[in-house]
Amino acid sequence: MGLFDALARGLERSREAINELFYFGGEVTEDFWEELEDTLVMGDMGAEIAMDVSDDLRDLAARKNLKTADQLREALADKLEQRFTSIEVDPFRETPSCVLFVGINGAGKTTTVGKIASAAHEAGKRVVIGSADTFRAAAIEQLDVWGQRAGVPVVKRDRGSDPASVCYDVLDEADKQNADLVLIDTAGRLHTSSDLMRELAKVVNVTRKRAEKCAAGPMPVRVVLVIDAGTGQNGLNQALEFNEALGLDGIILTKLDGTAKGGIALAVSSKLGLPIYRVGVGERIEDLQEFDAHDFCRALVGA
Ligand SMILES: Nc1nc2c(ncn2[C@@H]2O[C@H](COP(=O)(O)OP(=O)(O)OP(=O)(O)O)[C@@H](O)[C@H]2O)c(=O)[nH]1
Repeated sequence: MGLFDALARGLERSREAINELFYFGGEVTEDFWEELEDTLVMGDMGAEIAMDVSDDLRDLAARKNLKTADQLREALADKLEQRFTSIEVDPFRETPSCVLFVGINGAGKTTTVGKIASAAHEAGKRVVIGSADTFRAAAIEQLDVWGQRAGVPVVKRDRGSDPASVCYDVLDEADKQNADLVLIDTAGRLHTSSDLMRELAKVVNVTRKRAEKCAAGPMPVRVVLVIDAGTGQNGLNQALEFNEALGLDGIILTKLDGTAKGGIALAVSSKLGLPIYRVGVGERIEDLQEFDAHDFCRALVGA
């Protein structure tokens, strides 16, 4: 199964609802517009965006004399696509680059670090993984397993060590190895815990300071929030809080193969003006894909 197929299968629920709406294919009625807005809200897009998109499409339909559901389906995909923030610099392609993965517990940070490390290693990059999750012993072991699978060294310290100083050590090691890509996993934390968010802000600052002093020149540091797409609108709250505390650079959405409805991708990217760097579509090492707003919107509306 291709990656687009995996994504399309994951977004089945949203597509089914939209298919139902477009089913009759004839000229649309007033009911269509009301149901469109409801369907978009149900797809996790959030009420405000759903209303905007629906109004926009209605204006376009009037201007361009689009009357049938089929004509509107393609136009809807376009309208959704336009709302995504595009990637200016891909931190996983840029060299050198350091990325800190943050997010709530179980979002898929460690798995995503493993997947990205593996792809980058296969592409011939010198990759170093760091574990700044010093809270859970199992998390350090889990990252180690991913590092072995990916064939990439993992820098780790004992449970209970200061996560900021671990990041310093990770950069020391990356500097020594002249690494192209440094991936740092952090401990899962609730966006509502101000103490934990402050700790994370320190981790980011220390990492940035050390990265500036790399022997080969300053290494850019990016902070990427990993969100489980199945958390729906709560994902938007997570993004708002993490962004406020840390200043995020972009998003990775995981578990789009599951019961996710997908609209959260649009809500976060559009509301926060953040690009989606990758999407997770399964648990295996190869189940990660680059985010393509065009394909995503077509998978979402079945255009
Ligand atoms: N189906 C599916 N499962 C995923 C995906 N990404 C991660 N998972 C699963 O989600 C669960 C949690 O993933 P982890 O990578 O451990 O999450 P984490 O954010 O590191 O968790 P903490 O260390 O507790 O903060 C694991 O069972 C993963 O296999 C995905 O894209 N699709």
